Amino acid sequence: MTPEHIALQALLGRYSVGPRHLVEPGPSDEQLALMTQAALRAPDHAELVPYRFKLVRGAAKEGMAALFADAARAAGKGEEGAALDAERALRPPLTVAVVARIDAGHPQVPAHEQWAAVGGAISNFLTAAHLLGFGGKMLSGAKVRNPAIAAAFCEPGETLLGWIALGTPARRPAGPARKPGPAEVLVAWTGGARHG
Ligand SMILES: Cc1cc2nc3c(=O)[nH]c(=O)nc-3n(C[C@H](O)[C@H](O)[C@H](O)COP(=O)(O)O)c2cc1C
Repeated sequence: MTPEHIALQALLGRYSVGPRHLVEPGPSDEQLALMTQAALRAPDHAELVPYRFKLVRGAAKEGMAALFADAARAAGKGEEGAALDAERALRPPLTVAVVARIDAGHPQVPAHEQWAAVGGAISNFLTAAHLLGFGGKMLSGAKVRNPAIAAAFCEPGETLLGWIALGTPARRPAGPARKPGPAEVLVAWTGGARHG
């Protein structure tokens, strides 16, 4: 197998690993920089880089846990729900909040193209983490719309998309249950023949 085939096989083996199955260590600063470089290689019309990744680790995890717990209480989840949501913040070795900076009035690049760039960046970031031996999962939930949480993570004009939980996978991920095969996704376009 060529190095390209090996890389592709590794990519095809990427599955999300949820926070419950992530243990120490998380990626180092150097590895996080590589993952961010990979994110920056995603297609991005006009190179707007319409996103920022905000690293949550160490003592900052406690702050995020308190915000999550308050949001759970505000959503009527009670103390048990608050503890569960706090645990979601504390458990992964490292969390990266993803915020989008969409310029809705951009003269050249409509908002949907900027969102596509954000998605590509997330995907490359997670794939790079996987290639470095880490596991991760992008998560959102109703709490991204909690005003206190949104204000804590976003500058004016930014939108909180969610969080990428990162760490070392404690077990092999189960893999996808519902993804279609490539033949369902890659289809021949016959519009020209129909209208020709
Ligand atoms: C922006 C975004 C938000 C997501 N939010 C959630 C979420 O809140 N809960 C969840 O279970 N999956 C969420 N997902 C999906 C998972 O990250 C994951 O992609 C999905 O479970 C499929 O697994 P796979 O990556 O192994 O194919 C989200 C994905 C994206 C791109």
